[in-house]
Amino acid sequence: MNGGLTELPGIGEKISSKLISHFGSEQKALEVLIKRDVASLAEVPGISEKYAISIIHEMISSEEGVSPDDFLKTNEAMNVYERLIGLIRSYSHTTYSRSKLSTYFPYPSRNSDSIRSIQSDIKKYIELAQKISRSKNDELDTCLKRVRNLKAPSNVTKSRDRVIVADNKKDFETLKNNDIDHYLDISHVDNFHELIDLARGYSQTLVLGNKFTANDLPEDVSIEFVDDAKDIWWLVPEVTIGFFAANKEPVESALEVIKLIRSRSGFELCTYLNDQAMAELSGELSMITPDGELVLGVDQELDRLKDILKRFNDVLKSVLKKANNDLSERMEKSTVTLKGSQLLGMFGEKGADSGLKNMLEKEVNKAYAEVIGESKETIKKELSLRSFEMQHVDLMFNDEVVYPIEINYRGVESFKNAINKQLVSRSLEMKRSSAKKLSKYEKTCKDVVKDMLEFDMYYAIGLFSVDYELRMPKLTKKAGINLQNARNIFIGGPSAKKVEPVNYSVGVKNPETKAEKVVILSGVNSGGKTTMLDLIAQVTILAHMGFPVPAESAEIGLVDELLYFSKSKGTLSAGAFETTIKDFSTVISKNSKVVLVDELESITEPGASARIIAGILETLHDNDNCMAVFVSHLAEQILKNTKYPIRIDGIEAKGLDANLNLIVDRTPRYNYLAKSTPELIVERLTKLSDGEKKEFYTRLLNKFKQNN
Ligand SMILES: Nc1ncnc2c1ncn2[C@@H]1O[C@H](COP(=O)(O)OP(=O)(O)OP(=O)(O)O)[C@@H](O)[C@H]1O
Repeated sequence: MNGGLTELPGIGEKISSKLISHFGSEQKALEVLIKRDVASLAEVPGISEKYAISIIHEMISSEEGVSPDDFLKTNEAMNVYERLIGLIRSYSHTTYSRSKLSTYFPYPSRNSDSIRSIQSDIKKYIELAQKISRSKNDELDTCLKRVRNLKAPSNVTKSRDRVIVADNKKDFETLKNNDIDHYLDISHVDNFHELIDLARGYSQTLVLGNKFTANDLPEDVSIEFVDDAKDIWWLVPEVTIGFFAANKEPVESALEVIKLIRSRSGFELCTYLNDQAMAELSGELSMITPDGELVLGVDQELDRLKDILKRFNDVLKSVLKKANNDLSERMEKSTVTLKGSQLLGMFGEKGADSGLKNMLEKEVNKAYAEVIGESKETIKKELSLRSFEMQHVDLMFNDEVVYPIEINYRGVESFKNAINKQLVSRSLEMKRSSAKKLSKYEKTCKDVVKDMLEFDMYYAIGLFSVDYELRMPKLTKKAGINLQNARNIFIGGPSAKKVEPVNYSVGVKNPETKAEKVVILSGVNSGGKTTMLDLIAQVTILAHMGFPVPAESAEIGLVDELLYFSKSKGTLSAGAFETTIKDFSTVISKNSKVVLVDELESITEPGASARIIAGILETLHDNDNCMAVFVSHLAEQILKNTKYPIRIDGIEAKGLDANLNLIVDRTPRYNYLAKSTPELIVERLTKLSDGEKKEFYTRLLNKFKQNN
């Protein structure tokens, strides 16, 4: 696919601009389409899942020249396909898989290569699903459910502590184009004073370029110069970490799935990621929080600095309270003993006040200094401060005695700033180290998630296949089927032991038949004729999708079309009858086909129906590569209207049980016209009655026998 979006089928200007604005670029939108990622497409506002599926179908149609209705020629055929896909989709754990499964549909025989290639893709997943033991609420299911397409971080918290300044326009533009301003302030400065003014507003300033490196820096700013090109993880590690933080859950879950699958089955999954790399990536991911911060415990120094800022106000408050109490307690307890000379000194030349005041001041100062000293020690201990950090603590307390003790808030501010500066620089250092390790896994993570989503799709097919005991059919070139121990998927649910397995063969030679390809299936009411048609439709559709089928063994001839006509409800009006006959005209095409028709007779009166059915059967018989099963109660009348060797098979009731329920053998008997239910009921009434009644029932029963 070389062209742009609008060159794709079904994508006009309007949809194209919607896709570009949603995915961020035309290239990204194209990637979604190439991946056939219906789920992502359906997230675009205004595009429903159904519409997304049809867009992908159109793409497949232009690439491979096929679309679902090439094969599924009637509503009923489409209906069976949709029910099957619905069932398979229910085994998905992810929206991606659920939606993408709808891009699989049956291919006509000319695409037999695609069918066979899908078969071989699927086989190993069926084996895997068979091998893997799963319990209810399995960890594997839980993890798979958490894998989803990776997203750009949405609610990034912009750091107000750091700024990146470019000393030239080019670098500034590069920063802007990389959306660095989502994470940090960015700026462009022309002169040194401007830079210093700006730097004073931040804990850390990074300057791109060497225009100002020769200038002397004032002490109150922290500036780092970078004069050569640096990777994004170094400049703004938040960008790299942000991506992993936003996608922590899907990536960690994908890794967990790989681990579980590898340990339970040895299945080769994401072979480009070995156990060691996986452990390193898991380890690095476990060190970041979903908001892009480093978790506690990664670095003791970082934790210490964070803890100081978190607990400082409370510690200071309690220290101050204690200091005031201590000071007042000490003063309460203190007694001043004056010597006589001191007492007399009060009356000396220097005056009374100064001597006593000096002495008292000395006493109070001593107590104050002790209390403040203890307070500082407590702060140091409580917050694990380093000695050099104590210079700021010293500034928080006045040297002059004031009671109650007062805090110097400028000292507090300078303490907090100093700690914050250390925190910013330490955190940057640690984030760079984490971002460096993570950045080398960015592509791997994208691949792992993409592959796990794809895995979920194949795995869903595998699980479906195991639950319904499906097997890969043998594909042949001529229309026809041969089913052994086949079970209709729509009755009884997964592994339904209630469903009686059936054998049936049309168009394929076996000891009992001559490979007749056009047959009438007769049988008792509720014998299972419709169920048989549904089963043939299921098997035909699944086989043409390259999927396994519900039969212990199956041989299926690839054809171009499936035409399935379900039973019409009652006699049709003249108009509806005309439409139905027109619908049937599709059988005349020379394409190879499977045609399934359920009780067409109810569209009009029996005589006319038998003639019409006979005509249709003859047309189908004339097509060399066509197989047809017509369910009908009018087998005899139909045969009277044609000379063609149409085979009649029958689903036979072996009898009635005590409650008048049919005992049915669900496998059709070849070349056998099955008795109808009314006959069986009359037979039973005959057996159970006597006298005049028995005579009456016998007369009715004989009427059936005469017709035979
Ligand atoms: N192989 C089977 N195993 C178990 N149940 C079956 C099987 N085949 C059919 N049934 C059940 O028998 C019932 C009747 O089946 P179905 O409708 O296919 O009969 P029918 O011959 O088409 O009847 P009618 O002539 O009235 O249309 C359904 O409930 C179906 O689920």
